Amino acid sequence: MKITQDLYQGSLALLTDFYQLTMAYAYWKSGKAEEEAVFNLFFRKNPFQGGFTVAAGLDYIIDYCRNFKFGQDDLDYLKSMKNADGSLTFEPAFLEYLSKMEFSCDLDAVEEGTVVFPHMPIIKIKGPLIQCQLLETPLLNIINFQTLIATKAARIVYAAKGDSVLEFGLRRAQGIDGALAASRAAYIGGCTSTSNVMAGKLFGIPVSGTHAHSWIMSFDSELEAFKAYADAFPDKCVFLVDTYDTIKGVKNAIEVGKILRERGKEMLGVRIDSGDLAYYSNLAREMLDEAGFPDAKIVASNDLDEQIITSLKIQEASINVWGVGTKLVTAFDQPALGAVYKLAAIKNKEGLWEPKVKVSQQSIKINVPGNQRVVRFSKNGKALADMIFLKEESLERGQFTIIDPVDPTKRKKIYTDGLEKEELLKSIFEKGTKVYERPDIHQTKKNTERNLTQFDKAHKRLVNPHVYPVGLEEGLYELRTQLVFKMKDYDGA
Ligand SMILES: Nc1ncnc2c1ncn2[C@@H]1O[C@H](COP(=O)(O)OP(=O)(O)OP(=O)(O)O)[C@@H](O)[C@H]1O
Ligand SMILES: O=P(O)(O)OC[C@H]1O[C@H](OP(=O)(O)OP(=O)(O)O)[C@H](O)[C@@H]1O
Ligand SMILES: O=C(O)c1cccnc1
Repeated sequence: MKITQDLYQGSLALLTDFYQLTMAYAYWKSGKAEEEAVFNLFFRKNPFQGGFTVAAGLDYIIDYCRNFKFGQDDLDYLKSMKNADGSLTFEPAFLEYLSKMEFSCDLDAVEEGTVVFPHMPIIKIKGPLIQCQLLETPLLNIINFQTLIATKAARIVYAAKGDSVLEFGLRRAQGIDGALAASRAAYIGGCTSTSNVMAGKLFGIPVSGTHAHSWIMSFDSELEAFKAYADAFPDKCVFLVDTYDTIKGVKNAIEVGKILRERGKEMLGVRIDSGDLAYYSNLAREMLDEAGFPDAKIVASNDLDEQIITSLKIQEASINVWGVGTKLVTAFDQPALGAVYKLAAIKNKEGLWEPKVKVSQQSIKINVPGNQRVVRFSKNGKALADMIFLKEESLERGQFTIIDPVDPTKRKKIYTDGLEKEELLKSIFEKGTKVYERPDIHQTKKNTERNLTQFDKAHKRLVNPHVYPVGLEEGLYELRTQLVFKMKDYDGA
């Protein structure tokens, strides 16, 4: 999958914030560039006021890291940069150093489709400080968006209670890559197909579609238009019935459905794109059933999202398939996930790892220090709690206490006897070499389904979900507390 290079024709090394390059230069100047560091990528709140998040974007990150190389064009561009006094921003020896840089980090990540929660590292990268730093922005760019959209899709699919959800977002998505990445993430999150043909080609996602009002309007009558469509696509007839009058539209669809049947073909269904979707879908269902088309599906579209779908389900609308565009691919009610990327540890001159915290007035913003792992404890396939712990900690203990990273009064004891343990961070790169075998996108979609079934409905409900317990292992919690006190006393000297 080379979507990113195909789109941008070459190196993506400059797809980073300028300050990453200025820091890179300064690290190099001060002799720190090759010091080893660990950074974590994590978010602080589930999006959409929800109770869970579906990770997506790793496949892009694998491509990004594998192709992480400054090309001659990139170096020429950096060479052309000048300071206010006319001097070069980056001295030639630094650009020479960049020209030889190759991705050489260890990268661990949760697999795409994994259900994840605030504060846990979803990507952990260990390697030369300069590389880890340069990767901050692209890693966040990729994960923030795809994870957001996969989560939105999972919520919409959850609301649809087993009905198919077709992603229709391309026309209103945030630009070209926004659309492509959204179609990919929406499929991972549980959508059945996309209307975006290029996403179908690039990612192997099923493509589907009906027809637009313009098709009907280009004929003298709706009936004529349906007949002509049936001639062109006898096996794919989903008639859009609301161009003029929805009830007459359903009657016309039935008439053409009968003609198709005489030819040994079946009309697949109708689509309703306006008006009261509960009222019209129920009416259409009655008419189709009475006319002998009980299997014809009713597709609904028009500014749908998980809340409207939930409401239509409560109203017992007869909708079987949901076409969702704008509100899915733009993550309408929350336009960004807000994942961050923080230094967690650095190797000092004596070769010892030093855990690092950023102290903040807001306790939610204090990161978790050290080289971490994450384990999910489950019983009979049902997830009970996740624990963030230090790499050197053994998982073989019979009991752990986990402590909420923001509210230390929230604690949970875990007796591990009889529990399943799944380590969530998988090794993706070792010293720059890919060691992970990527699943195809259909396996990834199944991984999302498998992950979601592990969680109780209480965590998946769309409004006021029950918080799933994720905590720091006691020792890690203590380490963080001590470091915070130490840094607060620190006089900056
Ligand atoms: N029964 C319903 N319950 C809840 N929301 C509904 C119902 N029917 C439709 N909606 C939603 O209401 C919103 C607006 O629909 P409305 O009927 O006002 O305009 P419209 O039919 O789209 O008009 P237009 O012809 O301009 O497209 C859409 O988001 C639609 O999905
Ligand atoms: O509503 P969304 O979730 O974004 O789904 C995609 C919308 O795109 C099409 O509408 P079109 O572009 O023809 O606009 P209109 O139906 O609003 O006139 C389609 O008929 C859906 O209504
Ligand atoms: O195929 C459709 O029905 C479709 C595709 C994109 C947008 N709206 C509808």
